[in-house]
Amino acid sequence: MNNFRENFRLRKYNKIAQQIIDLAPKYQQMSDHELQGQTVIFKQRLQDGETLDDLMVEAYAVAREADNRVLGLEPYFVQVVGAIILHDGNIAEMKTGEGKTLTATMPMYLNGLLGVGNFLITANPYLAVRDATEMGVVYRWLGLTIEAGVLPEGSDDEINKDQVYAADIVYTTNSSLGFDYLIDNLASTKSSQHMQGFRYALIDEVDSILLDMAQTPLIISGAPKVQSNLFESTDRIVKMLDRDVDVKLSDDTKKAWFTETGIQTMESYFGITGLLSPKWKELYRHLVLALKANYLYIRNKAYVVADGEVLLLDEANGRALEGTQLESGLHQAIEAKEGVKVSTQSRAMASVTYQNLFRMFKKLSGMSGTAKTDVKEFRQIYNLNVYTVPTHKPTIRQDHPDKMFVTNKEKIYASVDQIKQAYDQKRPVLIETGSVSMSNLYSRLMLREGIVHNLLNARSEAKEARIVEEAGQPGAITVATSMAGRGTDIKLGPGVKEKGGLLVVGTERMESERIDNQLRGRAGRQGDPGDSIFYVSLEDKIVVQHGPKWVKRFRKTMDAEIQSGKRTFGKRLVKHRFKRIIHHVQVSAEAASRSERFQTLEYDEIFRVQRDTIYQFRDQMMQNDDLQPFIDKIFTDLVEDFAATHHDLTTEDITDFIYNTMNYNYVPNRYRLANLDRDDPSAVSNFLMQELQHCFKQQRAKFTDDAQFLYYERLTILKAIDNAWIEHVDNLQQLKAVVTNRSTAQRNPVYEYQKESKMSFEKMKQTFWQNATKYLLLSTLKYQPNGKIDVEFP
Ligand SMILES: Nc1ncnc2c1ncn2[C@@H]1O[C@H](COP(=O)(O)OP(=O)(O)OP(=O)(O)O)[C@@H](O)[C@H]1O
Repeated sequence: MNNFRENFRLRKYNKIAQQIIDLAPKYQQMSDHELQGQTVIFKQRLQDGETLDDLMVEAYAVAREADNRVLGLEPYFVQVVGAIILHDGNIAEMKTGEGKTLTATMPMYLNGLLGVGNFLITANPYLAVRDATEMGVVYRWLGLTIEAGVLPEGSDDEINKDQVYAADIVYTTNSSLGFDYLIDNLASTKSSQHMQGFRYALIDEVDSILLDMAQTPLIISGAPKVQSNLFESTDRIVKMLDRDVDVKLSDDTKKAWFTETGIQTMESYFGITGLLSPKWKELYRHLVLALKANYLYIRNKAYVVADGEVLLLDEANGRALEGTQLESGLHQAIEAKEGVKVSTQSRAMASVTYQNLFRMFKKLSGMSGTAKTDVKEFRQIYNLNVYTVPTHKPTIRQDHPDKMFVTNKEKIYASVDQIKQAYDQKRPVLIETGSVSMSNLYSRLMLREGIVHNLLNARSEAKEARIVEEAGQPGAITVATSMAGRGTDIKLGPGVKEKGGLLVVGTERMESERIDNQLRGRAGRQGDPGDSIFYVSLEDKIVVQHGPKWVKRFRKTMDAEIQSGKRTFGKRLVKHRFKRIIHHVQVSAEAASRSERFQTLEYDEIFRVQRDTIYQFRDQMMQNDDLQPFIDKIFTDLVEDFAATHHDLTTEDITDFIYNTMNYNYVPNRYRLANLDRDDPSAVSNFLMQELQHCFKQQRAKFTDDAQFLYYERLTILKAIDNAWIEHVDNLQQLKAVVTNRSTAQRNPVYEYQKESKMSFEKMKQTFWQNATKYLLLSTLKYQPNGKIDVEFP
């Protein structure tokens, strides 16, 4: 969208906001009872055919007045503008501290008037519970139902999912929503499903959820698989490879391949040829996993080893990754690398990416302090436009230019000097680091300098929030990772304003400008004074990974000069061309992660269509009271496929097929078989079909009532589809690990993946037809004295 259109729209939103503000006196005069009664009136008007858009102005004015009466907070003009942007299905960029939580009450109330299916999504359970509790009072006061979809940390209670999803408004996290969606689609009866639709989602910190988390799909794992013994042996082989000859790493060290020589070396170790051929698929897959484990996953960064166990870490905040899993088998490969006991690998049963989860909503919107930098991607993938909402009071925070050094050490010393100065003046400082190890390092330095400080080592979100809340008190020094305590309001303590407000010190530039901005935004909230500054060096991770070659050479030369005393330690790099490096590396880091996100989406595209098909089919199985047409279709597909894919059929082939899929006690009718034209597929399928119908009738006769038989049909078909589908999902997970490495052979990995996933899906269908038929016709039934029937599947 160009600026002109954006401005035009914003002017329109401003106008509407003014209408809403102008309505205030009308509702101010109402009694509580009358104001609360508006909800009933609005609902009635919706029933009578009006739309949410028709009601917006009045409903927002009501919500605003309710906010004021119940919470003592009356949304400002700019918050109303933000709220209009949100109802219209956009992203509202609102700076930190502008009160996004309160802003959300307006669109959530309005959309909640239509009942179930409205979600406010936050990045962690702590925020979901906190906001649901605080804002919930208003919704309830107005007569809507609201629930938190997650429990507070450490709570042992069980969540009542039926109650949650029956509420008009649900505050929950992205992962909890995603898992519930997947679990619902593993349910075997309609009554054990909880969700009631995806109408409206308002995502708080939308950039963090839709961009930063987009690469990690949610996976539900189920029954353990037969353990492979290849993890240890492939790990040994990969450890023996020559890093410079046999292996190639991408510049950003995020990908690794075997070179041609590497493949040959391994072939000769194993004494085989054709390692890339289908014959050695499993071996090769394990080699790829061992390669990734050894070259891409660094101990204490990507994971820690504690008590003989490998625990994955979220690199950004050092928190153990919850609910997310590395791709099939990678965890085991890391265990083999570390020489700890290789755990049992479980089967992937269901998976969804956040991109596709949120695309299911009829209307999507989001809030963030920092979205403008990624406007294009939001529009392209989610069809979301970004509007910047002006701040309530002008921002007076000063964002200083980076201070740049050659080495990490110089940078750290200089930043500690600045922190010390602030500490001596009792000015609060928030030190933002890019990794857990860096935060630990700063904490040790602070200790050495005798600076009392808090270290946010990501143990608990609630605790973090409390510490961050205090980060604006006089003399408070807080060392944190970039994600820690997001969404928590930092209020300035007494006398802090006079000292310049909160000082944010970034110890390196992050993977994207957007995240830098998030960090800066911790200071100078709601018109408070504040400063932000980043200390950077040529040894920073982002520069090493994405910097041009000359920077590396230059760094070496300079480093040597520092060692020999030719260059003064701690001298800053001030030339313009150095400053530009940071900008360049950040742009290329952003481009790299963007392209990865697009790739995740491409990978998931075919799978998404397949998943939708299967989930729809499951729904039909659960909802329909007549499954006969589906069963007929299954039988037809099965026999037609059999007839079409088998040539030169013998009578034994045909009787075998009948034995195995429909009738253990089949007595071949020699006369009919002899007269069957086995070269004619349609004759064969007709023949088989008659047999099938016959067996089906016999099975039906074992049931006395229709309801029982319907239940039996449903159960068997769902079991058959789930078994086949889960096998397919798991296959695809494994496939991904292998094809992403095929780019060595100059093939397009996404294309390869899509091709194979289509094939795997076709195979899945065949398995399903066979199993469904088998389960339907060959299950044994045992009658219990109480009238129940136990089904034993073949
Ligand atoms: N209209 C208002 N009147 C008075 N106070 C308000 C108003 N709106 C918000 N506040 C207060 O401003 C503070 C910041 O609000 P909030 O934490 O929702 O900001 P935010 O935009 O979500 O920040 P972050 O980006 O950190 O999540 C809170 O203490 C809140 O109570």
